[in-house]
Amino acid sequence: MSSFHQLNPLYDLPHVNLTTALALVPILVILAHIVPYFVDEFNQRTVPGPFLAKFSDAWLGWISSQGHRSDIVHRMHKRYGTFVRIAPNHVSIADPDALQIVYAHGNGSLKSDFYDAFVSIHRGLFNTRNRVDHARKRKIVSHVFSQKNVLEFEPNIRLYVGQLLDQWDRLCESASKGLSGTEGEGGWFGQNGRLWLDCLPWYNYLAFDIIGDLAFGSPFGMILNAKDSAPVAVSHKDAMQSYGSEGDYAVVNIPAVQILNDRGEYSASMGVLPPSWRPYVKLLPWYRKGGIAVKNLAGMAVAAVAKRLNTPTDRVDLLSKLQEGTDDEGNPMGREELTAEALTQLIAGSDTTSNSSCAITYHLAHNPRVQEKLQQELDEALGSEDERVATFEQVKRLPYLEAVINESLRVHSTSSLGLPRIAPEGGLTVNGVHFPQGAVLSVPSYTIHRHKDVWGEDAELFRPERWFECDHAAVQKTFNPFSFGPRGCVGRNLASMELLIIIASILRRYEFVLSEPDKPFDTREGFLRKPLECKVGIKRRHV
Ligand code: HEM
Repeated sequence: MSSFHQLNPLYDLPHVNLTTALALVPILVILAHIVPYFVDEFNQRTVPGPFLAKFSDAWLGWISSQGHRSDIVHRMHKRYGTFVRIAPNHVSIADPDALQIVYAHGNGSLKSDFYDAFVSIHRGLFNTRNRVDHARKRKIVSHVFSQKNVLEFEPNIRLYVGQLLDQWDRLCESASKGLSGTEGEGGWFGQNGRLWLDCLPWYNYLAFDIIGDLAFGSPFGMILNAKDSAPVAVSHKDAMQSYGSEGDYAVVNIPAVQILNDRGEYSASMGVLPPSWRPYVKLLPWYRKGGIAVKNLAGMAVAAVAKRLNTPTDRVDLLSKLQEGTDDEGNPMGREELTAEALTQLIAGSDTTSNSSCAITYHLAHNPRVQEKLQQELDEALGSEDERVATFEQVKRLPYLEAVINESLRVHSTSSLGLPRIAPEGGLTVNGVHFPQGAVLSVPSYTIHRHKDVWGEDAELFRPERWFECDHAAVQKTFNPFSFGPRGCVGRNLASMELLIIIASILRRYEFVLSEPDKPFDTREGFLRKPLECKVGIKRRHV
């Protein structure tokens, strides 16, 4: 025996041939799924749910990639009850009381590793999981979104709403002459005295121009160009390959709305898979496309923040407020952190607003009675003022407008899925069931927004009047479009102001009908539940 063999302890192990090793693989895989089920570290074995979900994350991974996660989890709750096991370590809880227990301030739960799939460049406020790091960022960012600061952004919002009205007025005029337009303009045409178009792309342009202006320091010009296009920085190497430019990085234009959709679906279906699977899953073609979207979105923020830092300005916007912000030690955000935060705001503040505006328009077009009642309220409140775009002051306290917006956010909550949180030290007890530290729990907004005990027997229907009838305390506790607690939406003040101004200005000026009233409102869900289109017939009102 050679000296090497004498020194190598592995040499004495029994010889395992390749066939035996291959035969062992499925056995090990099965054991890896069955053993945790019986060990039941997180007290979930007795929780009912789909068979595959008890043993593998593949069930949730599969339904997430299919684009209808909230609808399917809702069906599971109807079948199995309040608690449903949707993954080996993830229990979905359809109980409004559980919101307080899982998400409220002071309960100590943290975001799960689902959120790691949303990281690019640097962790931003949304995907920072560490409590101390999050508290530090949140302190800086929440100041930026105080009601006082947000009021300073009103002119920016009104500017782009005005641009949208200009465009729709122009199209109404052209439609009346029997002309038609391009897909980028919502595929419009004129018929029966109306302008017919898909309003979704226009709401996307509006939301991206507003947030582009506020978070990146300049609008993308999507409304004026009627085009989904935004500048993105690509590395010198990539740019040289595809575009032949020079410099540290090059700036090219990309379809940002499309890329944001790809990125949301990619991250939401990647995030439900165990972290150890993710590097391999990334190699699959569908996921590879999502990976490119993540990179491109990051490039948009790199381009915008670099431009701002290279050309100082006295503009007042989210970026300038972020630059001014400091933590407890008086330190401002560094360039990378600033870039990640601007990107977070673009992602969090764009299609959330456009999906919601589109859903509100759909429900109003679908319910002419509600639309008329809202228009009466708007006519009274806005009177005969020449100003086409409503001011926040005029619309901030209109009860029916508020009920319409809230009812739309209830029925079509763009954040519908249960946001996963990890039970802290000591665990959490919901409805008498104890989940130990480390258990992943979530409360799906989609399902609790349809809870009949709170919303009434007709909870599936869009009916704004319920906001004047339902038990106020129960509604307050259950209505969850912005989530709440330490990880609730930091941009809520801005989002609410945007929705009030957009919907009031548009509904006062135009009347809407659906092009196919019997067709359901089609959606696809990644992290957000997004409308796929909303084809409407528009007519100018008297104003
Ligand atoms: C109708 C519009 C909006 C809706 C429905 C909405 C909803 C939400 C929800 C549900 C969350 C919690 C997400 C989670 O825990 O995973 C969230 C977080 C967040 N939102 Fe919004 N949002 C909207 C608009 C905005 C706007 C306009 C901005 C900023 C420009 C914004 C910035 C953020 C940020 C930064 C977070 C992360 C907060 C943290 O983790 O501390 N959102 N939003």
